[in-house]
Amino acid sequence: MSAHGAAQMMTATKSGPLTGRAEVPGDKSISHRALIFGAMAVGETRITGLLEGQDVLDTASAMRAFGAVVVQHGPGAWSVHGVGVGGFREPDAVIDCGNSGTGVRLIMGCMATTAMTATFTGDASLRKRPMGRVTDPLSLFGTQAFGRKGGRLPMTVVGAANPVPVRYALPVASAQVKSAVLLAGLNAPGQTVVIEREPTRDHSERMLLGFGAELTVERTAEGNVITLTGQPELRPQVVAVPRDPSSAAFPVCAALIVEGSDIFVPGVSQNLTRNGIYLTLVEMGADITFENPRQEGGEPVADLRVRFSDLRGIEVPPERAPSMIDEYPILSVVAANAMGKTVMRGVKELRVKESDRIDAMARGLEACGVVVEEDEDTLIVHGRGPGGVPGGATCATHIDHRIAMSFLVAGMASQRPISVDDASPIATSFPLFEGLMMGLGAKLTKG
Ligand SMILES: O=C(O)C1=C[C@@H](OP(=O)(O)O)[C@@H](O)[C@H](O)C1
Ligand SMILES: C=C(OP(=O)(O)O)C(=O)O
Repeated sequence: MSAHGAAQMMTATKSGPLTGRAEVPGDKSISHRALIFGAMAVGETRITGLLEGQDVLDTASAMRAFGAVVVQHGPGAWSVHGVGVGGFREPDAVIDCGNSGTGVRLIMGCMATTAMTATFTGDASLRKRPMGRVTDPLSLFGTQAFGRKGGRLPMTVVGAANPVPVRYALPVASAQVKSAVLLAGLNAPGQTVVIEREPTRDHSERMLLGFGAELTVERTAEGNVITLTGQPELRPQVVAVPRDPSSAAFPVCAALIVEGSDIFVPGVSQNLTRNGIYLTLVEMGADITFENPRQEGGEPVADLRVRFSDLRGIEVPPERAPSMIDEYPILSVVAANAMGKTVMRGVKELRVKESDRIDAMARGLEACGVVVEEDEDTLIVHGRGPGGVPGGATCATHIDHRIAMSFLVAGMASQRPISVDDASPIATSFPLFEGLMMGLGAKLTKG
Protein backbone atom coordinates (compact mmCIF):
# COMPACT_ATOMS: atom_id res chain seq x y z
CA MET A 1 0.00 0.00 0.00
CA SER A 2 1.21 3.46 -0.77
CA ALA A 3 0.65 4.92 2.66
CA HIS A 4 4.17 4.60 3.97
CA GLY A 5 3.78 4.42 7.77
CA ALA A 6 5.97 6.15 10.34
CA ALA A 7 9.70 5.71 9.80
CA GLN A 8 11.22 3.21 12.24
CA MET A 9 14.86 3.80 13.07
CA MET A 10 16.82 0.65 13.95
CA THR A 11 20.35 0.01 15.19
CA ALA A 12 22.62 -3.02 14.88
CA THR A 13 25.47 -3.53 17.33
CA LYS A 14 28.47 -5.86 17.12
CA SER A 15 26.99 -9.27 17.77
CA GLY A 16 28.31 -12.48 19.26
CA PRO A 17 28.49 -15.58 17.09
CA LEU A 18 25.30 -16.14 15.11
CA THR A 19 24.12 -19.69 15.61
CA GLY A 20 21.03 -21.80 14.99
CA ARG A 21 18.47 -22.34 12.28
CA ALA A 22 17.23 -19.57 9.96
CA GLU A 23 13.90 -20.39 8.30
CA VAL A 24 13.59 -17.64 5.73
CA PRO A 25 10.23 -16.82 4.11
CA GLY A 26 8.84 -17.91 0.75
CA ASP A 27 10.26 -16.60 -2.51
CA LYS A 28 8.86 -13.18 -3.40
CA SER A 29 9.04 -13.61 -7.18
CA ILE A 30 7.30 -16.98 -7.07
CA SER A 31 4.69 -15.73 -4.57
CA HIS A 32 3.60 -12.87 -6.87
CA ARG A 33 3.41 -15.24 -9.81
CA ALA A 34 1.47 -17.93 -7.92
CA LEU A 35 -1.26 -15.37 -7.18
CA ILE A 36 -1.28 -13.93 -10.71
CA PHE A 37 -1.24 -17.24 -12.59
CA GLY A 38 -3.77 -18.59 -10.10
CA ALA A 39 -6.06 -15.65 -10.94
CA MET A 40 -5.72 -16.43 -14.67
CA ALA A 41 -6.50 -20.15 -14.29
CA VAL A 42 -10.00 -21.61 -14.26
CA GLY A 43 -10.72 -23.00 -10.77
CA GLU A 44 -8.88 -23.16 -7.46
CA THR A 45 -5.11 -22.89 -7.11
CA ARG A 46 -3.73 -23.84 -3.67
CA ILE A 47 -0.53 -22.22 -2.45
CA THR A 48 1.69 -23.10 0.51
CA GLY A 49 4.71 -21.14 1.73
CA LEU A 50 3.43 -17.87 0.24
CA LEU A 51 5.49 -14.87 1.34
CA GLU A 52 3.18 -12.69 3.40
CA GLY A 53 5.25 -9.57 2.80
CA GLN A 54 3.51 -6.33 1.88
CA ASP A 55 4.59 -6.53 -1.79
CA VAL A 56 2.81 -9.85 -2.20
CA LEU A 57 -0.22 -8.82 -0.12
CA ASP A 58 -0.64 -5.86 -2.49
CA THR A 59 -0.64 -8.25 -5.45
CA ALA A 60 -3.28 -10.37 -3.67
CA SER A 61 -5.48 -7.27 -3.28
CA ALA A 62 -4.98 -6.40 -6.93
CA MET A 63 -6.05 -9.89 -8.06
CA ARG A 64 -9.23 -9.46 -5.98
CA ALA A 65 -9.85 -6.12 -7.68
CA PHE A 66 -9.68 -7.89 -11.07
CA GLY A 67 -12.28 -10.46 -9.93
CA ALA A 68 -10.33 -13.42 -8.50
CA VAL A 69 -11.27 -14.78 -5.07
CA VAL A 70 -8.11 -14.82 -2.96
CA VAL A 71 -8.36 -16.35 0.53
CA GLN A 72 -5.83 -16.89 3.32
CA HIS A 73 -6.41 -20.21 5.13
CA GLY A 74 -3.45 -20.13 7.54
CA PRO A 75 0.15 -18.93 7.68
CA GLY A 76 1.44 -19.11 4.09
CA ALA A 77 -1.58 -21.19 3.00
CA TRP A 78 -3.71 -19.43 0.40
CA SER A 79 -6.18 -20.25 -2.34
CA VAL A 80 -7.01 -18.37 -5.51
CA HIS A 81 -10.23 -18.95 -7.45
CA GLY A 82 -9.19 -17.81 -10.90
CA VAL A 83 -11.34 -16.25 -13.60
CA GLY A 84 -9.47 -17.62 -16.62
CA VAL A 85 -7.31 -15.95 -19.29
CA GLY A 86 -9.26 -12.90 -20.53
CA GLY A 87 -11.74 -13.25 -17.66
CA PHE A 88 -10.66 -10.25 -15.56
CA ARG A 89 -13.29 -7.66 -14.65
CA GLU A 90 -12.48 -3.97 -14.74
CA PRO A 91 -11.36 -2.75 -11.29
CA ASP A 92 -13.52 0.03 -9.84
CA ALA A 93 -10.69 1.71 -7.92
CA VAL A 94 -7.04 2.57 -8.43
CA ILE A 95 -4.68 -0.44 -8.12
CA ASP A 96 -2.08 0.38 -5.49
CA CYS A 97 1.02 -1.81 -5.82
CA GLY A 98 2.79 -0.19 -2.88
CA ASN A 99 6.57 -0.67 -3.12
CA SER A 100 6.54 -3.45 -5.68
CA GLY A 101 8.03 -3.15 -9.16
CA THR A 102 7.31 -6.83 -9.82
CA GLY A 103 3.68 -6.44 -8.76
CA VAL A 104 2.85 -3.43 -10.89
CA ARG A 105 4.75 -4.53 -13.99
CA LEU A 106 3.38 -8.08 -14.05
CA ILE A 107 -0.16 -6.92 -13.33
CA MET A 108 0.00 -4.36 -16.14
CA GLY A 109 1.02 -7.25 -18.40
CA CYS A 110 -1.81 -9.53 -17.36
CA MET A 111 -4.56 -6.92 -17.99
CA ALA A 112 -2.98 -5.37 -21.11
CA THR A 113 -4.71 -7.57 -23.65
CA THR A 114 -8.22 -7.46 -22.15
CA ALA A 115 -10.65 -4.66 -23.11
CA MET A 116 -10.63 -2.72 -19.85
CA THR A 117 -9.02 0.28 -18.22
CA ALA A 118 -7.04 0.24 -14.98
CA THR A 119 -5.11 2.92 -13.15
CA PHE A 120 -2.00 1.99 -11.17
CA THR A 121 -0.08 3.76 -8.44
CA GLY A 122 2.42 2.98 -5.70
CA ASP A 123 4.45 4.49 -2.89
CA ALA A 124 6.95 7.34 -3.28
CA SER A 125 9.67 4.84 -4.29
CA LEU A 126 7.59 3.04 -6.93
CA ARG A 127 6.30 6.34 -8.36
CA LYS A 128 9.92 7.20 -9.30
CA ARG A 129 10.57 3.95 -11.18
CA PRO A 130 10.36 3.64 -14.99
CA MET A 131 7.29 1.90 -16.42
CA GLY A 132 8.11 2.62 -20.10
CA ARG A 133 10.21 -0.56 -20.19
CA VAL A 134 6.91 -2.45 -19.82
CA THR A 135 4.43 -0.15 -21.58
CA ASP A 136 6.66 0.08 -24.70
CA PRO A 137 6.40 -3.64 -25.50
CA LEU A 138 2.76 -3.72 -24.35
CA SER A 139 1.95 -1.02 -26.94
CA LEU A 140 2.93 -3.55 -29.65
CA PHE A 141 -0.10 -5.65 -28.59
CA GLY A 142 -2.29 -2.52 -29.05
CA THR A 143 -2.30 -1.47 -25.37
CA GLN A 144 -2.25 2.23 -24.49
CA ALA A 145 -0.71 3.78 -21.38
CA PHE A 146 -0.99 7.29 -20.00
CA GLY A 147 1.39 8.05 -17.16
CA ARG A 148 3.36 10.94 -15.74
CA LYS A 149 6.44 12.37 -17.42
CA GLY A 150 9.11 9.73 -18.00
CA GLY A 151 6.53 6.93 -17.92
CA ARG A 152 6.03 7.17 -14.16
CA LEU A 153 3.06 6.15 -11.98
CA PRO A 154 0.24 6.96 -11.49
CA MET A 155 -0.55 5.49 -14.89
CA THR A 156 -3.73 4.48 -16.66
CA VAL A 157 -3.52 1.44 -18.92
CA VAL A 158 -6.13 0.79 -21.60
CA GLY A 159 -6.10 -2.87 -22.54
CA ALA A 160 -6.13 -3.86 -26.22
CA ALA A 161 -9.61 -4.97 -27.34
CA ASN A 162 -8.18 -6.85 -30.35
CA PRO A 163 -4.62 -7.71 -29.36
CA VAL A 164 -2.08 -8.99 -31.85
CA PRO A 165 0.78 -11.29 -30.81
CA VAL A 166 4.25 -9.75 -30.65
CA ARG A 167 7.89 -10.67 -31.12
CA TYR A 168 10.05 -8.70 -28.70
CA ALA A 169 13.78 -8.69 -27.98
CA LEU A 170 14.39 -7.39 -24.45
CA PRO A 171 16.57 -4.25 -24.46
CA VAL A 172 17.42 -4.76 -20.75
CA ALA A 173 17.95 -7.99 -18.82
CA SER A 174 14.66 -7.90 -16.90
CA ALA A 175 12.48 -10.77 -15.78
CA GLN A 176 9.74 -8.26 -14.99
CA VAL A 177 9.61 -7.05 -18.59
CA LYS A 178 9.86 -10.61 -19.95
CA SER A 179 7.05 -11.73 -17.66
CA ALA A 180 4.82 -8.75 -18.49
CA VAL A 181 5.10 -9.53 -22.22
CA LEU A 182 4.40 -13.24 -21.66
CA LEU A 183 1.39 -12.45 -19.45
CA ALA A 184 0.03 -10.09 -22.12
CA GLY A 185 0.69 -12.77 -24.74
CA LEU A 186 -1.59 -15.16 -22.86
CA ASN A 187 -4.70 -13.32 -24.07
CA ALA A 188 -3.43 -12.57 -27.59
CA PRO A 189 -4.14 -15.00 -30.43
CA GLY A 190 -1.19 -16.83 -32.05
CA GLN A 191 2.35 -16.95 -30.80
CA THR A 192 4.10 -14.31 -28.70
CA VAL A 193 7.89 -14.50 -28.78
CA VAL A 194 10.28 -12.94 -26.24
CA ILE A 195 14.02 -13.02 -26.84
CA GLU A 196 16.40 -12.46 -23.94
CA ARG A 197 20.11 -12.12 -24.63
CA GLU A 198 21.07 -12.79 -21.00
CA PRO A 199 19.04 -15.34 -19.05
CA THR A 200 16.94 -13.81 -16.25
CA ARG A 201 14.92 -15.56 -13.55
CA ASP A 202 12.72 -18.14 -15.21
CA HIS A 203 9.85 -18.53 -12.73
CA SER A 204 7.21 -17.31 -15.20
CA GLU A 205 8.25 -19.84 -17.82
CA ARG A 206 8.28 -22.68 -15.27
CA MET A 207 4.92 -21.66 -13.91
CA LEU A 208 3.30 -21.18 -17.33
CA LEU A 209 4.31 -24.76 -18.17
CA GLY A 210 3.01 -25.94 -14.80
CA PHE A 211 -0.35 -24.24 -15.39
CA GLY A 212 -0.62 -26.00 -18.77
CA ALA A 213 0.35 -23.28 -21.27
CA GLU A 214 2.17 -24.21 -24.48
CA LEU A 215 5.62 -22.66 -24.17
CA THR A 216 9.03 -23.46 -25.61
CA VAL A 217 12.47 -22.08 -24.77
CA GLU A 218 15.10 -22.39 -27.47
CA ARG A 219 18.70 -21.57 -26.58
CA THR A 220 20.19 -19.85 -29.63
CA ALA A 221 23.16 -17.60 -30.48
CA GLU A 222 20.92 -14.54 -29.93
CA GLY A 223 19.87 -15.82 -26.50
CA ASN A 224 16.81 -17.57 -25.12
CA VAL A 225 13.90 -17.51 -27.57
CA ILE A 226 10.69 -18.02 -25.60
CA THR A 227 7.59 -18.83 -27.62
CA LEU A 228 4.16 -18.82 -25.98
CA THR A 229 0.95 -19.93 -27.68
CA GLY A 230 -1.83 -17.54 -26.77
CA GLN A 231 -5.31 -18.11 -25.37
CA PRO A 232 -4.73 -21.37 -23.48
CA GLU A 233 -7.01 -22.51 -20.70
CA LEU A 234 -4.75 -22.44 -17.65
CA ARG A 235 -5.35 -25.29 -15.21
CA PRO A 236 -5.24 -24.52 -11.48
CA GLN A 237 -2.22 -25.89 -9.61
CA VAL A 238 -0.93 -26.76 -6.19
CA VAL A 239 2.06 -24.44 -5.71
CA ALA A 240 4.64 -25.01 -2.93
CA VAL A 241 6.73 -21.84 -2.77
CA PRO A 242 10.41 -22.53 -1.93
CA ARG A 243 12.33 -20.28 0.49
CA ASP A 244 13.69 -17.09 -1.02
CA PRO A 245 17.41 -17.15 -1.93
CA SER A 246 17.44 -13.32 -1.92
CA SER A 247 16.12 -13.18 1.65
CA ALA A 248 18.40 -16.06 2.70
CA ALA A 249 21.38 -13.99 1.57
CA PHE A 250 20.97 -11.73 4.64
CA PRO A 251 21.45 -14.33 7.40
CA VAL A 252 23.99 -16.15 5.20
CA CYS A 253 26.11 -13.02 4.73
CA ALA A 254 25.70 -12.04 8.38
CA ALA A 255 27.05 -15.45 9.46
CA LEU A 256 30.00 -15.09 7.08
CA ILE A 257 31.11 -11.76 8.60
CA VAL A 258 30.21 -12.16 12.31
CA GLU A 259 33.11 -13.97 13.97
CA GLY A 260 32.47 -17.52 15.19
CA SER A 261 29.09 -17.89 13.46
CA ASP A 262 27.67 -21.22 12.32
CA ILE A 263 24.09 -21.30 11.01
CA PHE A 264 21.77 -23.64 9.10
CA VAL A 265 19.37 -22.26 6.47
CA PRO A 266 17.03 -25.01 5.22
CA GLY A 267 15.21 -25.36 1.92
CA VAL A 268 16.61 -22.40 -0.04
CA SER A 269 15.91 -22.25 -3.77
CA GLN A 270 19.01 -22.95 -5.83
CA ASN A 271 17.44 -22.05 -9.16
CA LEU A 272 20.39 -21.32 -11.49
CA THR A 273 18.81 -18.03 -12.56
CA ARG A 274 18.91 -16.87 -8.91
CA ASN A 275 22.07 -18.34 -7.35
CA GLY A 276 24.75 -15.84 -8.47
CA ILE A 277 25.30 -14.57 -4.92
CA TYR A 278 26.16 -18.07 -3.67
CA LEU A 279 28.66 -18.66 -6.50
CA THR A 280 30.22 -15.29 -5.73
CA LEU A 281 30.46 -15.89 -1.98
CA VAL A 282 32.11 -19.28 -2.55
CA GLU A 283 34.63 -17.62 -4.91
CA MET A 284 35.39 -15.14 -2.12
CA GLY A 285 36.27 -18.05 0.15
CA ALA A 286 32.95 -18.50 1.98
CA ASP A 287 32.49 -21.68 3.98
CA ILE A 288 29.04 -22.72 2.73
CA THR A 289 27.96 -26.29 2.23
CA PHE A 290 24.94 -27.11 0.12
CA GLU A 291 23.35 -30.13 1.76
CA ASN A 292 20.54 -32.45 0.71
CA PRO A 293 19.93 -31.00 -2.79
CA ARG A 294 16.40 -31.89 -3.94
CA GLN A 295 13.37 -30.63 -5.90
CA GLU A 296 10.56 -28.84 -4.05
CA GLY A 297 7.61 -27.22 -5.80
CA GLY A 298 9.30 -27.64 -9.19
CA GLU A 299 12.45 -25.75 -8.07
CA PRO A 300 15.87 -27.10 -7.01
CA VAL A 301 16.46 -26.43 -3.28
CA ALA A 302 19.25 -27.22 -0.77
CA ASP A 303 19.94 -26.76 2.95
CA LEU A 304 22.77 -24.32 3.58
CA ARG A 305 25.32 -24.65 6.40
CA VAL A 306 27.24 -21.40 6.73
CA ARG A 307 30.24 -20.61 8.94
CA PHE A 308 32.21 -17.41 9.59
CA SER A 309 34.93 -17.12 6.93
CA ASP A 310 38.05 -15.17 6.00
CA LEU A 311 36.98 -13.66 2.71
CA ARG A 312 38.91 -12.06 -0.16
CA GLY A 313 37.71 -9.47 -2.66
CA ILE A 314 37.06 -10.62 -6.22
CA GLU A 315 35.89 -9.32 -9.61
CA VAL A 316 32.27 -10.39 -9.99
CA PRO A 317 31.70 -11.44 -13.62
CA PRO A 318 29.29 -8.86 -15.12
CA GLU A 319 27.33 -11.57 -16.95
CA ARG A 320 26.38 -12.94 -13.53
CA ALA A 321 24.43 -9.77 -12.66
CA PRO A 322 20.92 -10.94 -13.67
CA SER A 323 21.22 -13.99 -11.40
CA MET A 324 22.10 -11.89 -8.33
CA ILE A 325 20.70 -8.47 -9.17
CA ASP A 326 19.04 -7.93 -5.78
CA GLU A 327 22.07 -9.17 -3.83
CA TYR A 328 24.64 -6.48 -4.70
CA PRO A 329 23.75 -4.34 -1.65
CA ILE A 330 24.45 -7.19 0.80
CA LEU A 331 27.46 -8.31 -1.28
CA SER A 332 28.95 -4.84 -0.89
CA VAL A 333 28.69 -5.24 2.90
CA VAL A 334 30.46 -8.62 2.68
CA ALA A 335 33.06 -7.00 0.41
CA ALA A 336 33.72 -4.33 3.06
CA ASN A 337 34.55 -7.16 5.50
CA ALA A 338 36.82 -9.01 3.03
CA MET A 339 40.53 -8.47 2.34
CA GLY A 340 41.23 -6.60 -0.91
CA LYS A 341 38.84 -4.97 -3.31
CA THR A 342 35.64 -6.32 -4.81
CA VAL A 343 34.73 -5.05 -8.26
CA MET A 344 31.10 -5.17 -9.36
CA ARG A 345 30.60 -4.16 -13.00
CA GLY A 346 27.52 -4.23 -15.22
CA VAL A 347 25.26 -3.19 -12.35
CA LYS A 348 23.52 -0.06 -13.67
CA GLU A 349 20.09 -1.72 -13.28
CA LEU A 350 20.64 -1.17 -9.54
CA ARG A 351 20.00 2.51 -10.15
CA VAL A 352 16.30 1.90 -10.98
CA LYS A 353 15.31 -0.39 -8.11
CA GLU A 354 13.42 0.72 -4.98
CA SER A 355 16.25 3.26 -4.66
CA ASP A 356 19.42 4.00 -6.59
CA ARG A 357 21.17 1.13 -4.84
CA ILE A 358 24.69 2.01 -6.05
CA ASP A 359 24.36 5.48 -4.59
CA ALA A 360 22.64 4.30 -1.38
CA MET A 361 25.32 1.69 -0.65
CA ALA A 362 28.23 3.92 -1.65
CA ARG A 363 27.08 6.82 0.59
CA GLY A 364 26.24 4.56 3.52
CA LEU A 365 29.49 2.56 3.34
CA GLU A 366 31.50 5.78 3.11
CA ALA A 367 29.72 7.08 6.21
CA CYS A 368 30.79 3.84 7.94
CA GLY A 369 34.45 4.43 7.01
CA VAL A 370 34.73 2.24 3.90
CA VAL A 371 36.39 3.46 0.69
CA VAL A 372 34.12 3.03 -2.32
CA GLU A 373 34.43 3.91 -6.00
CA GLU A 374 31.52 4.08 -8.40
CA ASP A 375 30.52 5.05 -11.89
CA GLU A 376 27.20 4.71 -13.70
CA ASP A 377 27.59 0.94 -14.15
CA THR A 378 30.16 -0.03 -11.49
CA LEU A 379 30.61 -0.32 -7.74
CA ILE A 380 34.03 -1.04 -6.22
CA VAL A 381 34.40 -1.68 -2.49
CA HIS A 382 37.80 -1.60 -0.79
CA GLY A 383 37.64 -4.29 1.87
CA ARG A 384 38.86 -3.63 5.42
CA GLY A 385 39.14 -7.29 6.41
CA PRO A 386 37.12 -9.23 9.02
CA GLY A 387 35.63 -6.90 11.62
CA GLY A 388 37.45 -3.93 10.06
CA VAL A 389 34.47 -1.68 9.25
CA PRO A 390 34.48 1.29 11.68
CA GLY A 391 30.68 1.90 11.54
CA GLY A 392 29.27 4.57 13.82
CA ALA A 393 26.88 6.07 11.23
CA THR A 394 23.18 6.35 10.47
CA CYS A 395 22.49 5.24 6.91
CA ALA A 396 19.61 6.42 4.73
CA THR A 397 17.46 3.60 3.36
CA HIS A 398 15.34 5.51 0.79
CA ILE A 399 12.24 3.27 1.25
CA ASP A 400 14.37 0.29 0.19
CA HIS A 401 14.14 -2.96 2.18
CA ARG A 402 17.40 -4.38 0.85
CA ILE A 403 19.37 -1.25 1.79
CA ALA A 404 17.89 -1.36 5.30
CA MET A 405 18.73 -5.07 5.82
CA SER A 406 22.22 -4.65 4.32
CA PHE A 407 23.27 -1.89 6.73
CA LEU A 408 21.78 -3.73 9.70
CA VAL A 409 23.86 -6.78 8.78
CA ALA A 410 26.90 -4.49 8.44
CA GLY A 411 26.33 -3.24 11.99
CA MET A 412 26.40 -6.79 13.38
CA ALA A 413 30.12 -6.97 12.49
CA SER A 414 31.31 -3.35 12.63
CA GLN A 415 33.38 -1.78 15.43
CA ARG A 416 30.72 0.79 16.33
CA PRO A 417 26.95 0.41 15.86
CA ILE A 418 25.25 1.18 12.54
CA SER A 419 21.72 2.61 12.43
CA VAL A 420 19.26 2.87 9.57
CA ASP A 421 16.88 5.81 9.39
CA ASP A 422 13.93 3.58 8.49
CA ALA A 423 13.63 -0.19 8.86
CA SER A 424 9.90 -0.31 8.09
CA PRO A 425 10.35 -1.18 4.35
CA ILE A 426 11.81 -4.55 5.43
CA ALA A 427 8.17 -5.68 5.80
CA THR A 428 7.78 -5.66 2.00
CA SER A 429 9.92 -8.78 1.57
CA PHE A 430 11.04 -10.17 4.95
CA PRO A 431 8.54 -9.25 7.68
CA LEU A 432 10.17 -11.51 10.30
CA PHE A 433 13.74 -10.32 9.63
CA GLU A 434 14.24 -8.66 13.03
CA GLY A 435 13.00 -11.66 15.06
CA LEU A 436 14.83 -14.19 12.89
CA MET A 437 18.15 -12.36 13.14
CA MET A 438 17.78 -11.78 16.89
CA GLY A 439 16.98 -15.47 17.30
CA LEU A 440 20.41 -16.21 15.76
CA GLY A 441 22.08 -13.84 18.22
CA ALA A 442 22.06 -10.52 16.35
CA LYS A 443 21.85 -7.37 18.47
CA LEU A 444 19.14 -5.21 16.97
CA THR A 445 17.34 -2.42 18.80
CA LYS A 446 14.61 -0.06 17.70
CA GLY A 447 15.69 3.57 17.56
O1 LIG B 1 10.67 -10.77 -11.94
C1 LIG B 1 10.91 -10.64 -10.72
O2 LIG B 1 10.25 -11.24 -9.85
C2 LIG B 1 12.01 -9.75 -10.32
C3 LIG B 1 12.91 -9.33 -11.25
C4 LIG B 1 14.04 -8.41 -10.95
O3 LIG B 1 13.73 -7.13 -11.47
P1 LIG B 1 14.02 -6.73 -13.02
O4 LIG B 1 13.16 -7.51 -13.89
O5 LIG B 1 13.70 -5.25 -13.07
O6 LIG B 1 15.49 -6.99 -13.21
C5 LIG B 1 14.30 -8.30 -9.46
O7 LIG B 1 15.14 -7.17 -9.22
C6 LIG B 1 13.03 -8.17 -8.67
O8 LIG B 1 13.32 -8.14 -7.30
C7 LIG B 1 12.12 -9.35 -8.91
C1 LIG C 1 13.90 -4.98 -6.85
C2 LIG C 1 13.12 -5.61 -5.97
O1 LIG C 1 11.76 -5.75 -6.06
P1 LIG C 1 10.71 -5.04 -7.01
O2 LIG C 1 11.38 -4.67 -8.31
O3 LIG C 1 9.62 -6.02 -7.16
O4 LIG C 1 10.21 -3.80 -6.30
C3 LIG C 1 13.71 -6.30 -4.81
O5 LIG C 1 12.95 -6.99 -4.09
O6 LIG C 1 14.92 -6.15 -4.52
